[in-house]
Amino acid sequence: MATATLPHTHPLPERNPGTPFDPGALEGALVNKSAVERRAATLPTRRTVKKEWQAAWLLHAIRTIDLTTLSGDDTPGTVRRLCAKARQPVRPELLRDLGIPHLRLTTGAVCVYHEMVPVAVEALEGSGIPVAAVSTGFPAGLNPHRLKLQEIEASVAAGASEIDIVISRRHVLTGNWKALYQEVRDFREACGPAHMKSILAVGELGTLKNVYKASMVCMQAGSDFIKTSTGKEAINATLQNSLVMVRAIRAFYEQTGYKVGFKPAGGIRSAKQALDWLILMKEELGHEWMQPHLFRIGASALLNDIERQLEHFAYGRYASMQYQPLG
Ligand SMILES: O=C[C@H](O)COP(=O)(O)O
Repeated sequence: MATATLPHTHPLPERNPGTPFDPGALEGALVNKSAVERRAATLPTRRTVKKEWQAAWLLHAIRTIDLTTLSGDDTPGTVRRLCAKARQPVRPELLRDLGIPHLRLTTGAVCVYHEMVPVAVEALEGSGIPVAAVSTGFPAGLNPHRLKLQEIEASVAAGASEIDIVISRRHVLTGNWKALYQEVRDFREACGPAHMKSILAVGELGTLKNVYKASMVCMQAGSDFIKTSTGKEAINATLQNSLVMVRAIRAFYEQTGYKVGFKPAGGIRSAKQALDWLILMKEELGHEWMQPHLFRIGASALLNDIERQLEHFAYGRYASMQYQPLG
């Protein structure tokens, strides 16, 4: 049985510095809703992930999770427990029974509100797991701009190395793309060395065309990642809105040579969904975009189901199948 680790074979790409505001890049935005719907509907039926590879894909999915708690009743205790889970997302006995006792596995990051950043930083010390802070008046993004910048700076000073900002939806809904660019540009400057994930809150943007344009503007303004949702909107990550965003990522890469990451978030709770999004990334953007430096799943409850599915591989109906590393 294979005992190899899941390799990280790609050198980290240069960080997206952003570009000047280019409204011309938005004009050609052709989003054919029914074509998007058709394509998204085919993804869950794909046979790309053969049964014998599924355990490897699920273990890989764990590496891409931004393990999240964003609740009003978060306490240092719940955050410490979450961080312990991020350090050891799968029980050692289960890894042993999968035949990979020495696999070094952690989640991609831990994602919390600002007040919990110091607790998470301390709990994750020495693990190499980054702390991501949601910021800029998450989730509605309606705080004064000046306070949003201060909030980012405070989270970076407290040790967050990733900042998940929310955009002002009104700039999208009123077609004020220049204002959106300037807002996100300011956020990027406030982030400094911390990587910035721009949350579009796609469920509140009205149309898929707006989703595409907002994605482009956020990338022009220097986003390291674009992220679908806060998890608090009525509609969060779907394969349709994700498809539009990853196509924008591809177009931005073709135009500028910069690789921007993608983070679906909100309502992703099953191992099957995690596989659907990994397939989306592989088919639309290729292997590198499945790696944690370019792909994260924001989720509070996904890990439990992945662990349950891994148990099937160790003890249940798939137990005879061999684990193979996802290279
Ligand atoms: O950014 C992450 C989301 O808030 C997580 O949403 P979820 O609780 O539906 O998994």
